[in-house]
Amino acid sequence: MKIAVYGQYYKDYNTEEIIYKVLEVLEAHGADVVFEANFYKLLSDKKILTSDFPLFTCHEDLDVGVDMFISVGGDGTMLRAATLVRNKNIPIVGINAGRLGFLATVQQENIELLLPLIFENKYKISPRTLLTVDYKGKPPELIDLDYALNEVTVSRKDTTSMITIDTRLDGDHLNSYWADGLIISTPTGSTGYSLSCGGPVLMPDVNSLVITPIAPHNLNARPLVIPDDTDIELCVSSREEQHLVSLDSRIISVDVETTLHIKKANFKINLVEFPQEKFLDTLRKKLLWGEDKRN
Ligand SMILES: NC(=O)c1ccc[n+]([C@@H]2O[C@H](COP(=O)([O-])OP(=O)(O)OC[C@H]3O[C@@H](n4cnc5c(N)ncnc54)[C@H](O)[C@@H]3O)[C@@H](O)[C@H]2O)c1
Ligand SMILES: Nc1ncnc2c1ncn2[C@@H]1O[C@H](COP(=O)(O)OP(=O)(O)OP(=O)(O)O)[C@@H](O)[C@H]1O
Repeated sequence: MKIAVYGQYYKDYNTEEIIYKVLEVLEAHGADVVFEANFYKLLSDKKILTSDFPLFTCHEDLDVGVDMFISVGGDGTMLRAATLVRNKNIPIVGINAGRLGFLATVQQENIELLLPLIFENKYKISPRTLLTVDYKGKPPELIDLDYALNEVTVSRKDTTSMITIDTRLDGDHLNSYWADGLIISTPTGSTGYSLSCGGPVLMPDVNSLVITPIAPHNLNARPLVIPDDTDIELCVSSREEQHLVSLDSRIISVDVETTLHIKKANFKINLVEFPQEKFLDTLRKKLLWGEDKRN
């Protein structure tokens, strides 16, 4: 089995221990390991790798028969891992070196327990919907990375004034939101930004999206769950000349009055789900649903 290992940071307090544990499991099962080049450099500079490994730098480099992709970090690192894997269908395992780690479900203390399960086929694939954005004049850097695992957001730029977001679903007018912004969230993203703005939690495999306004001054406006094959059109008007569009952690400026087309991508990201760390366990543990002492 060929396994790619990726991370963004080196932290003195835990990265070395995590990498040792991961490599110990992978080597014990005879896996071929390839490292993402920048992460490899971070680890090599700290002299924690004792041998050389083949490297990859980009999406195309994963064509060498990679079977599994390990992301070492928090949710932000998982979101970046998705931009490397894209449509390659390579399952992603998240090892949580960060804080919340909602998507990175393997805790550091469970590496030796859970990681061997990928060699015994004792895991499930959780396919995750992504969103794409299209508009006239889209910059080249976005053409290559124009999808989001969590959400696409439009928001105000350089102004404290609210923006108006004219929203159409399959060509029909839904609403003109007067708000700080609007979130179009996937089921995966429903536990991220959308949740903070009052959106509902969606199970990862439902065929729906959520439209959640950010601080709307139309007080009746509520998060709306829509089918995930809807063609969503947004057009922002503002006192400023531009507004922001974000796809997960990436952000760009777009001219106001640009019509944005947002829809489901034609591929999914496959997250590995272990029987011990199912979505409902993560909900209870990481969003603290199980913390009420009366339960
Ligand atoms: N007010 C908010 O809640 C808010 C604001 C901006 C962005 N975000 C989220 O942050 C994401 C980008 O991550 P980042 O690391 O660049 O930003 P960041 O450093 O601000 O971290 C955002 C937090 O959101 C959590 N998170 C991310 N995706 C999640 C998910 N699917 N389910 C549950 N929690 C999740 C992360 O664990 C982290 O604690 C965005 O896609 C968005 O969902 C949230
Ligand atoms: N490879 C790593 N080794 C050690 N610590 C890491 C590593 N990657 C991330 N971290 C820690 O986690 C923090 C957050 O990482 P990341 O940006 O991936 O996640 P995040 O989106 O902030 O989500 P989370 O709340 O899950 O940490 C980093 O600032 C760092 O402290």
